[in-house]
Amino acid sequence: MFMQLKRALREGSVFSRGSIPPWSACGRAVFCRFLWRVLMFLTILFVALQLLSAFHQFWNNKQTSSFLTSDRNAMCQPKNHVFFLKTHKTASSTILNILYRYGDTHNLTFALPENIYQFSYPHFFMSHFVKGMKSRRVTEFHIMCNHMRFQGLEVRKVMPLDTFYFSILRNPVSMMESLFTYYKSLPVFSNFKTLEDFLLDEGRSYSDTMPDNHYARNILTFDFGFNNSAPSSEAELDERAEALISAVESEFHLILISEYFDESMVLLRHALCWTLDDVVSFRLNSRSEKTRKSLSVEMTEQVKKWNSLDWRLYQHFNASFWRRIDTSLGRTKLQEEVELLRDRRAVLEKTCLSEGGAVDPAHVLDSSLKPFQYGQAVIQGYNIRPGLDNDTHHFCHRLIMPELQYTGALYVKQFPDIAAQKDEGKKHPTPGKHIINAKRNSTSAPVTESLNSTVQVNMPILAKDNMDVKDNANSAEAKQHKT
Ligand SMILES: Nc1ncnc2c1ncn2[C@@H]1O[C@H](COP(=O)(O)OS(=O)(=O)O)[C@@H](OP(=O)(O)O)[C@H]1O
Repeated sequence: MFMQLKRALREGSVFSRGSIPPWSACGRAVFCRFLWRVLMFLTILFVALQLLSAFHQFWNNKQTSSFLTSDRNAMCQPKNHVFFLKTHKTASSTILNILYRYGDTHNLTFALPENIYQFSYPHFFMSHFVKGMKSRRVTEFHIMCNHMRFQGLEVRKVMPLDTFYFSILRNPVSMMESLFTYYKSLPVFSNFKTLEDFLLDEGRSYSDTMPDNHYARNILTFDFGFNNSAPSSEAELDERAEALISAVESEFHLILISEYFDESMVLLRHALCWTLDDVVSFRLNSRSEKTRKSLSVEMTEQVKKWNSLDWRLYQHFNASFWRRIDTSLGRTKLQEEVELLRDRRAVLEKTCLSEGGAVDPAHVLDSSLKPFQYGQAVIQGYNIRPGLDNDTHHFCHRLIMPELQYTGALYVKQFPDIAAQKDEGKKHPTPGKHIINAKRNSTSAPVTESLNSTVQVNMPILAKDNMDVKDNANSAEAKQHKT
């Protein structure tokens, strides 16, 4: 029968000439016509199945191995103009590292602070705080991500119109515990042995005029550029929280949640049209378990009340975070990508890290990779596995580089001539010009030790928090910034 059909097909030329249809070979039998149709149907089915299987294979690859390199949605263009409001104690240093690595790899230009680490925080941000802005040395900034007190109007003078604005919030309860440990030496906290003592005092020793009081109350509200003082009534709280939330909603495209860090990274990478590999990271600026304390239910409620504006802000954006997932990716797809991200992190931990995870600063062997230590917090770091090939070593090194070191390295990359001048200046140092004041507790690594050689040579040696008026009352720089 197959022979017959073949023959019939061979005779297709006759058919194409419009004379006798092929099934005429079968003697115009109805049966042959039926067979012809069955064969056509089977052929179409076969082709369709082949196509389906090819698509399935492509999809599987996309979901597993290929995500590491090219899982980007072909329909979107990666965003290269990005603004990140680096809030305090919210996992923002981990995000900074992600942005630094992305910008570094793609040779993008960072809007870096004139004062190295922060945009003269806690002053409101001004565009001239950006290095290269006043002198117009830099014509296009791609990424801005260092600590600042947000002022949209000024940020928009620096960043291009199509910039993607995002930030991150953390539950004010765990955030307050982290803040207290880190900023314990500030006047606002220094009279209290524990956070419980501070909370039980119910603000009797607190005043809105105290220097750096924002570290102790509504710091998220403050960082977003709003008044952090406590509302005097429920009505005032409603009004101020509403104004704050609507301003953040109108200025920012995305607000992430620290408690759902991996979910946040998935959402972020979709919003930016980046790959999952672009947002993989190790946890940075993390305290060792030794300095962590849990709070009682009563104290937890007290923190929410004390930081009522932050609590409202957090509740609102936590809810809108999940609504956004539900209306975009969906929970199943989100979970799939979160798993892929975690798998990738696990692979990198095995590849890059000697101990497979973070270690206390005393155990960080390469002093140039020690994270900056402050207050009572013991901030952990990492050791790179020995024996890696050059490229892998370089990749791992960037993944674990603490904020100060990486910022310094970017300075050198972006302003090599200024760095060279500073380098020259260092050969003939002016006494007292650079303040080194990092050794504040027994686990602290001196900044001279904790910055790598390039950074040490090429930039003023300033601890992160010396730049930040917040914590170092004795630092000359701090005093300078306060005035
Ligand atoms: N990936 C990830 N997921 C969840 N939490 C994380 C992550 N990375 C860092 N962290 C925690 O964030 C805290 C440090 O925050 P910051 O880097 O914003 O601090 S800083 O203001 O820049 O000093 C610090 O919190 P504490 O350890 O409670 O102090 C870090 O542990």
